[in-house]
Amino acid sequence: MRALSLTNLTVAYHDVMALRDANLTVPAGVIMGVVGPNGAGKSTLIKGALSLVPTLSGTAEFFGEPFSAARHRVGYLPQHASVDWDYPATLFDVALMGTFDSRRWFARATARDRQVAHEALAAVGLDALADRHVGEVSGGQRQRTLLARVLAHQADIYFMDEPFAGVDVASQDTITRVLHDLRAAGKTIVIVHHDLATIPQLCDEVALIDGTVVAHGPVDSVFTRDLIDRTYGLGDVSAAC
Ligand SMILES: Nc1ncnc2c1ncn2[C@@H]1O[C@H](COP(=O)(O)OP(=O)(O)OP(=O)(O)O)[C@@H](O)[C@H]1O
Repeated sequence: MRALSLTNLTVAYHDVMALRDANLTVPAGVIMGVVGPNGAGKSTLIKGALSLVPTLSGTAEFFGEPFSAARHRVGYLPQHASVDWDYPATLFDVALMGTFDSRRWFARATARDRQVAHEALAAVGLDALADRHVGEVSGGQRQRTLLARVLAHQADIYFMDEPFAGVDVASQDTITRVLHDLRAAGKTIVIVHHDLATIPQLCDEVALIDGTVVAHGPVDSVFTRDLIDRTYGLGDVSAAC
């Protein structure tokens, strides 16, 4: 079963061609790492798939359906979450937001929603801080709070744009465990990731991006020196790590 199929996805920002004719399939139940140099179009690929930016052409299907029909099955952790950390909200409030979807965002949270939010915070090791104000926690704890928010959405496919950015080793371990637990539960994860050294232990599949999808597939066959060098325009992959 395919969790995601992108066909000839093309995105431009005014006169900047950010992604051209991207073709990508992601099987259900895998962790796919999306890698490539800065400005390669990794975030754009996700935003185009999720209809967050206008596409010039192409299609995106989630479990065989367009995004409009599959929206409730899709979770998204953006690269730069637009959160006002001075807002008077607790970690629990942020996690609870993840339980809302576009069909009933106006409805009151149910007891089940509250349980899901607590479970999501527990999964990232933050339930003990559930009542703490978001402005009073560290950057790594904020990142894990945002991860809890997307977990609370209880999606079938998660898109995470650099979830490891700016977090310490302990938080990295927590996030890695969360990703592997999601996969064990049959979920699909598409993760933009810059640390090439950790791709083999973190991911099952990889997509190499450089203005388009250069190659994608199982790590063993696609994450090769030759293809990585070609993607990064390098003679030596160690320079990209
Ligand atoms: N809102 C925007 N307006 C104009 N150009 C943009 C916009 N967002 C991205 N771009 C351009 O589109 C191209 C792809 O950007 P994108 O953010 O998708 O790359 P990326 O691979 O995610 O980069 P990074 O690794 O630095 O996060 C870049 O040339 C970037 O400058």
